[in-house]
Amino acid sequence: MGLLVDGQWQDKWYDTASSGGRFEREDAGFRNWVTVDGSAGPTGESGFKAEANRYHLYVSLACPWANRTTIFRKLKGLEDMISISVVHPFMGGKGWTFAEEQGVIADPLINASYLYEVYTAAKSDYTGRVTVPILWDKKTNSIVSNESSEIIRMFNSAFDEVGAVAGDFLPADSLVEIDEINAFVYDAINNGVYKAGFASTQAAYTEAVVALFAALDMIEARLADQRYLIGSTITEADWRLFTTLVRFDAVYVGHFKCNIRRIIDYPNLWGYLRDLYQVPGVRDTINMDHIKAHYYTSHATINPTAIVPVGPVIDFDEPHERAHL
Ligand SMILES: N[C@@H](CCC(=O)N[C@@H](CS)C(=O)NCC(=O)O)C(=O)O
Repeated sequence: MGLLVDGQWQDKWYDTASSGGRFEREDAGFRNWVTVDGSAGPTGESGFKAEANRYHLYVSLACPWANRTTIFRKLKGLEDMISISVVHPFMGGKGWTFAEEQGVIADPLINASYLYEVYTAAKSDYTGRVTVPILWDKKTNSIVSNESSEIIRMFNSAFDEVGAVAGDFLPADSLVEIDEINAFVYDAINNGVYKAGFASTQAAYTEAVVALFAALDMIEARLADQRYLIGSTITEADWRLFTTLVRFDAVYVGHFKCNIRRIIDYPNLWGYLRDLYQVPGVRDTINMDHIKAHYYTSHATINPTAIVPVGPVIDFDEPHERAHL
């Protein structure tokens, strides 16, 4: 675990001392957008036109943020036009690597051994954390974006005219509602598990875990009479919640001490999680071995023995029984 400072790697754990034991997430550094015609998107520079075989995605199969992008790449049929590399699940002193392991896909572009080389290849004096996912442009040899929430919005529609599968997870008439629920889910749940897990004081942990379960309780109630977060169709908001839920019982309950309840203890959330998992293609983006190995071996301050638990047994294929909603 570390970061780049002026293009040099430094091995440092998150600094929570300056924020009362609270984990504070840094903003992503590359914020350009792939667009239909190459014009600039909401942020960043122009010049990134949607074209088949131009872009490459770097992900970790463990990471819930990267998992958003692999789900959209899968559901939008982009696998043949956006190539992919997968890092090793262990994130140690030099950060993410491409060490050989089942499921790892080496970097074909700059032949990097460490993911930070991808950042310095794009910007030799880069300062910031070296995170996945990264969307790389093979034409200009630069990083388009390392912000998952924006990469999935590009995948949702920018490639539609160059052969993506039809389907819109961001219907215009639900956009305001999707943004609202995303903000709530991001703060209390997606990032909430990290705030609980990386807290370094009792007060910071308790604050995060109580807020996390209050939010899960609210979502549980919301899902009692509707199949998805926004009514009866799957939207981006569901995929953003899904990647945290699917890791929850296997990792966040134990490793991050998010253990007031498990997802399987919530009838609606548990059925909803299975419903989303059973959408064709989605299961192919889930690798429980990488998920468990990453969290339990990479955070030495939280799990110094690096022992990966064998359980729990979770049957995501159990019928979800939510189709009537
Ligand atoms: N804002 C980023 C966050 C991505 C992120 O934090 N990824 C984690 C893996 S789950 C990472 O690579 N962390 C490395 C680090 O913080 O040094 C996004 O959503 O794309």
